[in-house]
Amino acid sequence: MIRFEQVTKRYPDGTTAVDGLSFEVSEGELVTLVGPSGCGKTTTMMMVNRLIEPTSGPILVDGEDIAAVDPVKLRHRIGYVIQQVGLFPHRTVLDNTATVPTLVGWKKAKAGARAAELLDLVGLDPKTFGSRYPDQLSGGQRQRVGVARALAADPPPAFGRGDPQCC
Ligand SMILES: Nc1ncnc2c1ncn2[C@@H]1O[C@H](COP(=O)(O)OP(=O)(O)OP(=O)(O)O)[C@@H](O)[C@H]1O
Repeated sequence: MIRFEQVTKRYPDGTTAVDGLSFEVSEGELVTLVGPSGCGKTTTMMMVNRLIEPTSGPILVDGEDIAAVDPVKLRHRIGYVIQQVGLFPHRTVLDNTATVPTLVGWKKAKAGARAAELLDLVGLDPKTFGSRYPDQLSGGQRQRVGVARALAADPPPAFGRGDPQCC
């Protein structure tokens, strides 16, 4: 049995990913966690085997508060499949998106402006997300950065070769 009691997770930058979540899953029960991108599903799952620690609220597995259980022993009992992505982990979201245009010779400012446009297009406000690193995003948000980066590889004619302000 897995039980969340008013569990909250706040990341160091102040983002509240999970806010007072309570639920219970019985042994043998099959449960799907559904919700929009960035609503806290992965954070919730990662807290179950202590890959992420909650800010408050106990999580019980078979009646035992997992805060008191050795993480390695806990992970022998609970499996977790990680979402994979191909972003550069040491570069910000904006830099990840601007990488391709920069590589083909765009001026940094122009590449950054285009990257910001594309982030906006995929629903990630560049002011909020541009300076974050991939490990500060949800899986779906990382996928969207991947889409923005892919779009950046094929600049529209207005920004392409022949544009005097381009390179
Ligand atoms: N390390 C972090 N620092 C700051 N904010 C973070 C961090 N990790 C995740 N977040 C934010 O916490 C929120 C919840 O993220 P989470 O990964 O749990 O969402 P999700 O529901 O799994 O999303 P998706 O369906 O897109 O994978 C998002 O707004 C995300 O940007």
